[in-house]
Amino acid sequence: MRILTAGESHGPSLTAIIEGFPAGLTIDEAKINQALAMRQQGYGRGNRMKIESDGVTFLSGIRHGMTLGSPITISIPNKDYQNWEAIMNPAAPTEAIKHERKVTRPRPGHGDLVGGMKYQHRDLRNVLERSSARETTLQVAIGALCKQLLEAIGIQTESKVTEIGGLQDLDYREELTESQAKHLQVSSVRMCLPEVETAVIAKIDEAKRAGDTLGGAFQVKVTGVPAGVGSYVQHDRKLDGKLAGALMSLNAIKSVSIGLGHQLAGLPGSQVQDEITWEETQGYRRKTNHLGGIEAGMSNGMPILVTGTMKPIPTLYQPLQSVDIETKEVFKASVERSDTCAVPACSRIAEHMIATTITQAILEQFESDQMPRLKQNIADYRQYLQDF
Ligand SMILES: Cc1cc2nc3c(=O)[nH]c(=O)nc-3n(C[C@H](O)[C@H](O)[C@H](O)COP(=O)(O)O)c2cc1C
Ligand SMILES: C=C(O[C@@H]1CC(C(=O)O)=C[C@@H](OP(=O)(O)O)[C@H]1O)C(=O)O
Repeated sequence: MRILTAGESHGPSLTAIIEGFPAGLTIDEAKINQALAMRQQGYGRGNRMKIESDGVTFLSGIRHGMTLGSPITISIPNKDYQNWEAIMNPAAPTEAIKHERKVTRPRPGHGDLVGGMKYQHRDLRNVLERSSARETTLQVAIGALCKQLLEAIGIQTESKVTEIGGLQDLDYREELTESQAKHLQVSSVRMCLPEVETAVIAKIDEAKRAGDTLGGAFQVKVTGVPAGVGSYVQHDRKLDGKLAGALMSLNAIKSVSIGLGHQLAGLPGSQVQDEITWEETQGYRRKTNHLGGIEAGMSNGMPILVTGTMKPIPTLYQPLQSVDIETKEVFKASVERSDTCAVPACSRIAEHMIATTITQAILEQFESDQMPRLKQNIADYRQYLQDF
């Protein structure tokens, strides 16, 4: 399965093409839109999320709600485009934007300066529009499609925020507000403890008051992946490498780990390796799951546990020093709007990117043109593992 995404943050729309998705899966579009609505949630997000209300339009590859096996095109409009049309209209003559002030002041922690150098852009808007995390909307839409395929073959994904701005050991999952839930006709359940929520909100408010931002960490869990997905025989077939690569490509992610991750550095081997058991009903299992369900680049049948760390949002209301690329004058960057904390959104995006990566690995390994064959092959393989 190959994927391409396109679209500028304040351009007319976002587009993705997914090629190699099996035929014969009935798609629940409402579920995809629900995932998109959840990505927009999370305390600490800025005013952009009040403008957008993301929803997919399928332009190809799906007919009467069923995948055809042909390339799937997803389109998501940027509602904010109407406020940016003068600056972002792809068809407008250059005179129309000539009088707009160019972005010449690169923001620390963003791709503005290096992207400008690399592509020879002296208007850094040409960089920031595409390097923005707006693109992750598409990652969630693609992942939500993949999650429906995974569910059909007995694989589930979930995610939770584990840390925000130094508050550790959280089990924090924000859900839809009641009105959004009503709109989408789903139930609204708050899954975190009220005291955890209060502490998180207080921490984010404190950072916002100080003109600062927060990062954090999250964990993605995948259950039901049969043993043997991925391979040890070639570096680029290792499942842990693929998962880490996918998550590291997500904006603001600065570390990815599997299982106990960094904690493993301080533990003796006797407390780390997961001992092997066998039972007639369950087949092979591990007594523990310190290694997060992956050994030698292959799933081992245990839940796959991937943790990611998000850096604090780089744009600060408390200005940071930078240099104007036209005048070379030192200045302190000013901000119009930005998120204070986007860790809950990031956690959901990560879950969807992991779902996409697992789907790709499954489709590489099993017959994948059509759902009935894929389902049968996975079922046969699960039986084979049971009998091994
Ligand atoms: C969901 C999400 C929302 C984000 N929102 C903002 C934001 O409002 N302001 C900002 O400066 N950076 C934001 N970022 C982070 C930047 O996109 C990112 O740090 C930047 O593109 C540089 O990429 P890097 O951090 O991977 O090096 C966000 C990231 C994510 C995942
Ligand atoms: C648009 C989204 O996030 C944006 C990601 C982002 C960045 O620099 O990454 C900066 C902000 O954009 P804006 O300047 O338009 O407010 C966020 O709102 C989104 O998540 O859909």
